[in-house]
Amino acid sequence: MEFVIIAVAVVVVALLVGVGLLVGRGRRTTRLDEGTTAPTLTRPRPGDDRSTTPPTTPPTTVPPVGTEDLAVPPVQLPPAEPEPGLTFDVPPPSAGRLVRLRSRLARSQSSLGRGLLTVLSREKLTEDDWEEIEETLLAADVGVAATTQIVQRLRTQSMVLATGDGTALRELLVSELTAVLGPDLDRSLATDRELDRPAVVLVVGVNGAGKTTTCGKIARVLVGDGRSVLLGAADTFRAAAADQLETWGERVGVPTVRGPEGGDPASVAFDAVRTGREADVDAVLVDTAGRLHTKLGLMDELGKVKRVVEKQSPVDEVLLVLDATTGQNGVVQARVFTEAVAVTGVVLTKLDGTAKGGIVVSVQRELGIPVKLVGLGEGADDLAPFEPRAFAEALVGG
Ligand SMILES: Nc1nc2c(ncn2[C@@H]2O[C@H](COP(=O)(O)OP(=O)(O)OP(=O)(O)O)[C@@H](O)[C@H]2O)c(=O)[nH]1
Repeated sequence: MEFVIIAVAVVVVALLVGVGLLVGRGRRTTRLDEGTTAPTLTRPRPGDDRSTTPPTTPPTTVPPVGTEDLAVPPVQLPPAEPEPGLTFDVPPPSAGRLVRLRSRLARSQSSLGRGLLTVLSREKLTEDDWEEIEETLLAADVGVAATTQIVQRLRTQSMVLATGDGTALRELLVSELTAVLGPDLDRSLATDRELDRPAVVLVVGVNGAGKTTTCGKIARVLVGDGRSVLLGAADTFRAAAADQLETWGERVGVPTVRGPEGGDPASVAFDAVRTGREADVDAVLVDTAGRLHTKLGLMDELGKVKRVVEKQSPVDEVLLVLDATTGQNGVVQARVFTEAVAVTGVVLTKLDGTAKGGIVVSVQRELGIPVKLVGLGEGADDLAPFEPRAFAEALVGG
């Protein structure tokens, strides 16, 4: 009898120590950025070539998807401290980024904003001038319905205004553009931790849209805002994609859960969310493989990734990453993705590389899904929360 009691006591103590270690490890990972005063990271490490060197943290091996099989072995989180001689990046806060990055919209600004202002400031606007305004808006991918609305309102307002004054016309244009950008839409990112679990964000889109980059940039935004993050590399098609994501994470001390190349993406996503729960992080960001919206099998697979994750946690945000340079095709993609996984927000990337900034308007109007973030460059912090008024001002310039 005595022996049994001792054995039970030993098991209980071992369990408590185990749980303590896990929680402690999680807590440490949640505050990786704390106390870092050095401004930038000294990465890559000397001699580190990611294409040939395996990641410092051994990849997490994930069992084949077994949605039923919830008892997968615990995942090892990477060390909480940067390696000797390294410091983590300290990303700037996200607030006000759109204003700081406004010059990146130069191409849209010169073709859309300046084009419209030039015509509007003509002394007496003729029918040809109004047609020119209409064409400018359509060429910038604003879409037919929004173009009609803007032109009608500009006609009325400019008559009321009856002035060639540049400042007044600029203000008129900014407010009409803001109006079609949906200033009242809720653009908050659901990345706040719930009482008992992390926020879960799924990032989806076609190949090359900028999903992995966006995941990395969002992780930086969250770390910059003082949150703890875990990344899930559910793009198992390309090992390079998981490496890329891991590198983004490493720069700000965020761990990545990954699986074997060619493994089941749903399994990796599931494992990432489970690890995030165990480690008490604020948010888990899951990157998925690029897929053509026309490939039914791949769209089904995406639906499965979401369903499997939902076995253990609601998915709070499904972000569709759209490449702004693909124009109206983005709207078609968005429709199909929304049917597969109920998209809650759009990230419009590569707005720095297009003159068609008006795509923001058509995506939102045709889908009723808010653009929440915009990508304005390849730099690590070139992702900005979307703000209609600041965007309209950046387009008009001046
Ligand atoms: N100029 C610019 N380039 C961007 C932006 N966002 C992403 N990119 C670039 O787009 C390219 C593709 O980005 P990825 O993040 O690898 O795209 P992905 O969607 O994960 O690609 P797949 O995994 O192949 O589907 C990279 O060269 C990025 O640097 C942006 O806002 N502006």
